[in-house]
Amino acid sequence: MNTIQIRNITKAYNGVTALDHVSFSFEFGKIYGFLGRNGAGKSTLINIIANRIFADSGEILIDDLPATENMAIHEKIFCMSEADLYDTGLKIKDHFKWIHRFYENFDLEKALKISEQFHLNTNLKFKALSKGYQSIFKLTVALSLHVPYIIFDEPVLGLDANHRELFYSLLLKEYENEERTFIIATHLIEEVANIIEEVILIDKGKLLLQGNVAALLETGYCVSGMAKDVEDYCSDKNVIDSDELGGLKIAYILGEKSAIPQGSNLQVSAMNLQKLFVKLTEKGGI
Ligand SMILES: Nc1ncnc2c1ncn2[C@@H]1O[C@H](COP(=O)(O)OP(=O)(O)OP(=O)(O)O)[C@@H](O)[C@H]1O
Repeated sequence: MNTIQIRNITKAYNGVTALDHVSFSFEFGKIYGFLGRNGAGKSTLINIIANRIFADSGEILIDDLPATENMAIHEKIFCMSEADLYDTGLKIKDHFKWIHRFYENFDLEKALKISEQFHLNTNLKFKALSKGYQSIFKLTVALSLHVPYIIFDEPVLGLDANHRELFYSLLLKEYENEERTFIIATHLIEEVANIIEEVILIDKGKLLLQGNVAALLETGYCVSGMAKDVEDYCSDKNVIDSDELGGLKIAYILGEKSAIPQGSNLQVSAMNLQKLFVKLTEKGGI
């Protein structure tokens, strides 16, 4: 089976449980949002998948083979993480050359093209790059690798809005051109909502939810308009949250859409993924 299977993984640091019997799969050929609040356990799990740290118990299978101490398996997976694993004194163009030498699946031409698109100066040393450009360098490497599983841990850390947009569009282009699995661990839920197909949500070291984004969005909807009209409409609804500005209000409602009263100016729109997850992590379930 072409999957990353996470089986009953548990990990504690000095008695503090970071992952508690977590089991689920990342299937091949999908874009995943790997979501969870600060300290939920995302990076810990990514580091276990990438063989950087070991689980206390449980196992990871990549395409049915155990991931630990199996170098061949790790040619199938690349993990762009926050951890700075690069020689900071080396120029970016030399980093690319080294990576090209070690990973036969690294597309040097593509890396140089993506660098140009981001205006990344490849003559600079890693340490001379701003925080945003260090992220850009790392995501350029990830986007230029032809491996089946690519994991991004906070890929847009420090990137401005234009560069974040560019990253998302490049990722979608890569995905269209070549079937792969992209896993994006991020806090910017609304930004990735239109990109991801599947969601894995972990909370306090446990799997809280796994599901298809379209199906999740179908679990509710938003209604907006004049505050009084929205409140009247919502009187018998399961409202998980609302925002108000001036006399206008938007309510986030769980459940099937019911008809909007005739003649009202209420607007109906799709459920907001972020609101849904905030509620989920507050309550531990819908
Ligand atoms: N090296 C470490 N030593 C001790 N505790 C750690 C270590 N790394 C992580 N933890 C703890 O494990 C838990 C999970 O942390 P982790 O970094 O995996 O979460 P995360 O979901 O990636 O968080 P964030 O979104 O804030 O990056 C937290 O309680 C964290 O404090």
